[in-house]
Amino acid sequence: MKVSVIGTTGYGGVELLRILHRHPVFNIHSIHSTKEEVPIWNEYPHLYNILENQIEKINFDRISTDSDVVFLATPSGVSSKLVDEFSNKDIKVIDLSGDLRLKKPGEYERWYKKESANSQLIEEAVYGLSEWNREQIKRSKLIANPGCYATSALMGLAPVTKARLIDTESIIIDGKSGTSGAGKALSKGSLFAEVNENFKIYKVNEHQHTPEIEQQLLTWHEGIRPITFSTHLLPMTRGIMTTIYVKLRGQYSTEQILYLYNESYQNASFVRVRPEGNYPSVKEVAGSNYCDIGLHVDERTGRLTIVSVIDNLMKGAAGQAVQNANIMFGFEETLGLEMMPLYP
Ligand SMILES: NC(=O)C1=CN([C@@H]2O[C@H](COP(=O)(O)OP(=O)(O)OC[C@H]3O[C@@H](n4cnc5c(N)ncnc54)[C@H](OP(=O)(O)O)[C@@H]3O)[C@@H](O)[C@H]2O)C=CC1
Ligand SMILES: CC(=O)N[C@@H](CCC(=O)OP(=O)(O)O)C(=O)O
Repeated sequence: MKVSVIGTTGYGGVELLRILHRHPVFNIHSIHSTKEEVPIWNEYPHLYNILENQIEKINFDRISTDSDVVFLATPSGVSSKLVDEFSNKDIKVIDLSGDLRLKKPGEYERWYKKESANSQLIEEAVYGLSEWNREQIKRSKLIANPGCYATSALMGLAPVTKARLIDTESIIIDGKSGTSGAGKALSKGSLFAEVNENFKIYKVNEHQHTPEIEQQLLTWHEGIRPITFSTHLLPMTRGIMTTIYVKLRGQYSTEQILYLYNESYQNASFVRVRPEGNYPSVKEVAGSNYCDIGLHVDERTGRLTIVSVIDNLMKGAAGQAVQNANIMFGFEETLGLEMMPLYP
């Protein structure tokens, strides 16, 4: 089965190549960027003697005639234009950007401060939170792959939200990310001297994943009220840790909530719910598609603390995108994604 990747010179794109190179069914047919047509190892020397592919200019007709699926690892505002070009063609599209995620008119403009994609495409796009949307993903031709922070937060919140065990006004989400989450494009905030031995909060109360998280929570529980969501930049390359605080409606023990999480994720190969007293760290999922969750009920305050960790480039981007492609084509969801975390 043939695959094309647009945005190959970026971090999400090159992570797709790392996965697809070892995928048993998908073959990297063509890779694209707006840059010059050179072998991929010119851009990424670590691929020397591994991948022979040449970076090509984007040719929509050729990609859709030759390939079965195209991944768009392109910035928001760019993806929507590319999706438009593929919209009447016979090819499945998985977009890693935020362009097709927000359904409510006006939300994208408000949070991304850019012109929104065509409303018909937004309507058609299925939100690719793999574990919670498998049936819709299976029937879809167009996937809006979730944001990295949103994935981590939603995986952590889903079971207690769906079971309606939480006070709907009490959700606080505290996200921390490595710098690869910001992509490869040069920016002052990602410079070594800015990030090293530092820890910063950013986009306070205006992070673009806020409406994405709320939108999905509302599909699980219509009473959910606006969330508080903070994002921080950590001096590391990969990984997201999201710590979530919610007030419980009623008295539950850690053991009872863990039982609910284990039941909810019993068919989810990539979710590892940790036993009582054990909490995941970002390194324990690095380079893998796992989302690891630990939790504890504070019986003194009635609050539940949930810790959810992912690799932002894997479960937060390229890994989940390939998981969705597997689901769309009816393959085992884990195909090509069974790599162990890289440790230490
Ligand atoms: N990094 C992460 O952890 C995550 C990223 N995402 C999303 O995935 C997408 C890719 O992110 P990331 O890889 O980090 O970003 P990068 O900045 O690292 O890469 C972006 C890529 O897009 C390409 N590109 C830029 N402009 C255009 C254009 N006009 N036409 C075609 N291609 C273009 C660039 O290629 P070139 O300049 O060579 O043309 C580059 O390869 C973004 O939408 C991001 O928000 C989602 C979840 C997590
Ligand atoms: C560390 C860092 O800067 N992370 C990015 C992650 C968001 C992203 O990847 O963009 P989408 O909206 O397309 O999902 C950020 O906080 O904006």
